Amino acid sequence: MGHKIPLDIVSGFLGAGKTTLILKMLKERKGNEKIFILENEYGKAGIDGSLLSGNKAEIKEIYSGCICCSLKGEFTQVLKQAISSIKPGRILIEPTGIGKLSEILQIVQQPCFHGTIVTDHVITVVDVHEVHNYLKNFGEFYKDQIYHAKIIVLSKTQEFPYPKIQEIVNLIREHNSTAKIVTSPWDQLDIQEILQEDKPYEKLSKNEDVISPKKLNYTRKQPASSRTCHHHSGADIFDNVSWKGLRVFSISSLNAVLSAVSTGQYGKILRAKGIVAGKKEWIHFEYVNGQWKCSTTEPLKLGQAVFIGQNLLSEKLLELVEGANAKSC
Ligand SMILES: Nc1nc2c(ncn2[C@@H]2O[C@H](COP(=O)(O)OP(=O)(O)OP(=O)(O)O)[C@@H](O)[C@H]2O)c(=O)[nH]1
Repeated sequence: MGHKIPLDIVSGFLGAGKTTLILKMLKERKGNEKIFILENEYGKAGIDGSLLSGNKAEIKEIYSGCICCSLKGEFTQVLKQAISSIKPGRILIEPTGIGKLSEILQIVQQPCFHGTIVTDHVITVVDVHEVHNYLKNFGEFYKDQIYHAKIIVLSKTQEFPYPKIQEIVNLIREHNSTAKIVTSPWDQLDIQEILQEDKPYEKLSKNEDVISPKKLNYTRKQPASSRTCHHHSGADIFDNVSWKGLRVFSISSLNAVLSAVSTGQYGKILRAKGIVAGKKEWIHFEYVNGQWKCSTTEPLKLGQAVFIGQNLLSEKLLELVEGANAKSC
């Protein structure tokens, strides 16, 4: 690789598990190279940046709809600046879930980066529970993310029956016949096993989870949407509502908010996440398609949350999060 900086991309749809995988990569990495992480968040809350901080990495967040044409300039500038001022040993990009992987690849492979960056791992995280749903409803983004990946890591396979995983692998193979597909639960896997690309068609030792594309007779067709950029971004299709405030939540008041959100009366909310003040400790919540979990976390100066979906009723949603008597900024 000479003196070029290796660059990894961890893409994947909303709530797939990108940040979780990046945290694993940071924790289990060997060596002490300086890492620069570029986070592209949809919505104004920098939740992922907060979660990733404290891992000896420099983090920069770009808030936007997605890394699309309009953002190309800002993204390029941020990368150039990081290369010259931080001089990282490795760069890691987490695009927004509603971005196209092809667009990120176009940006990092521009001639201006030929001398400084080399693309290393191109990963897409795929939530096994949502493959059918997202292929059907958000195919334009979803297929692009799958098609351009070199490594596809299935997430949330822990309680998923093996035949169903196999079915999902076959479905993915229709859109990418060559990527390595990792199906073992992450907690049982060493990160090096996930990142190792040298033998893409070999069965992983712990699971029969890589299918040889030769056995399947698929032609690898490039999705029409990925050939050119149509200036059509996820931001046109999805809405987001961001909240910042000082409301103090109890676990039950937070559950009440998320439960109300899951009914659909505030719009179709696919993803929400936040770090909010709790009665004793701060609470971090993660909501993906009607399911959520909460844990305690480090305090922030201000609570923040973001809701992503379609046809969101912003004002009603903000009222719900603020609560009747809560103060917020
Ligand atoms: N059980 C299980 N949960 C997972 C796994 N991976 C991620 N999660 C959970 O899924 C939720 C979303 O994970 P994130 O890592 O924040 O997903 P993301 O892709 O970064 O999401 P965005 O912020 O929408 O881009 C969190 O609650 C994670 O703990 C997995 O392999 N198994």
